Amino acid sequence: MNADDALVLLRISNLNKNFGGLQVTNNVSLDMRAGVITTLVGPNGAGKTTLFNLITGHLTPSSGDILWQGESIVGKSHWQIARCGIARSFQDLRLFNHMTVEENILTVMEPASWIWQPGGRAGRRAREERAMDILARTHLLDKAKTRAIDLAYAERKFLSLARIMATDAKMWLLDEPASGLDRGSYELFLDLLRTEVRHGVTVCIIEHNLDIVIGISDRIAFLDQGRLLADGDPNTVLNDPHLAAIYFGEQAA
Ligand SMILES: Nc1ncnc2c1ncn2[C@@H]1O[C@H](COP(=O)(O)OP(=O)(O)OP(=O)(O)O)[C@@H](O)[C@H]1O
Repeated sequence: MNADDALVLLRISNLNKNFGGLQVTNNVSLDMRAGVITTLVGPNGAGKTTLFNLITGHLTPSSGDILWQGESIVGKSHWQIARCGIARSFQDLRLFNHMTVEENILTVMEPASWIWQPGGRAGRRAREERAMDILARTHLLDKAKTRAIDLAYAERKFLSLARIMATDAKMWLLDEPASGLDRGSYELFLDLLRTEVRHGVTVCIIEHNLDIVIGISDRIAFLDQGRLLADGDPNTVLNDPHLAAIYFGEQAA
């Protein structure tokens, strides 16, 4: 293993996924390196969500491999992959709407959050303190006792991030995490993401809004019709006229 390989957390290797006769992932190879924010960009139906589903074990590849820290995770269930340290957010957020913000966090720390589990009362107290720390970092401290359903839209987005933070995942897969945020919330979100990345989190984002893509990305992976057409620094990828034409639908791939 050379020095570059040592930085690769997740390696996608010659990955294919077919649904019947439809090939939605076509020989994709992509490395995600520690401490880097990679954005998946591409027109509708390019295969971005499918790639997330393949990484998280919600779908099984037709062929190819996905290595997490050098070990194949293909064939593992989605909860086994989550336990490896890969967490995911969804566009529809999937919060526990009728639980409080604090409960939404503590539930993610299951199974160890129950009083009769190892650690007992002291363990529970430590988890509550950690939950409060996460809520402070996600600007939700004063909402700890508010039910998720009663939060504003941006607060719900921050809660979905807080839940990922509570899992201690090393890799975050985020599906349009900044869409619909007002400018102030977007700046807070960006600060939060940059801080977490500085502390060692690796992030992959699906995003359509090019302003957000430019603001967030260290690296862009451009997909079209299941194929990875480019993987590189944002300026190079976004200034490629061929990719721009595909993205804006002016020509076929
Ligand atoms: N379960 C499935 N069965 C059959 N086809 C599927 C299935 N899931 C996805 N597809 C097809 O795979 C292709 C890629 O879909 P995917 O949702 O991954 O694209 P995407 O890039 O995330 O698109 P969008 O930006 O619109 O969300 C599409 O043609 C879609 O219709």
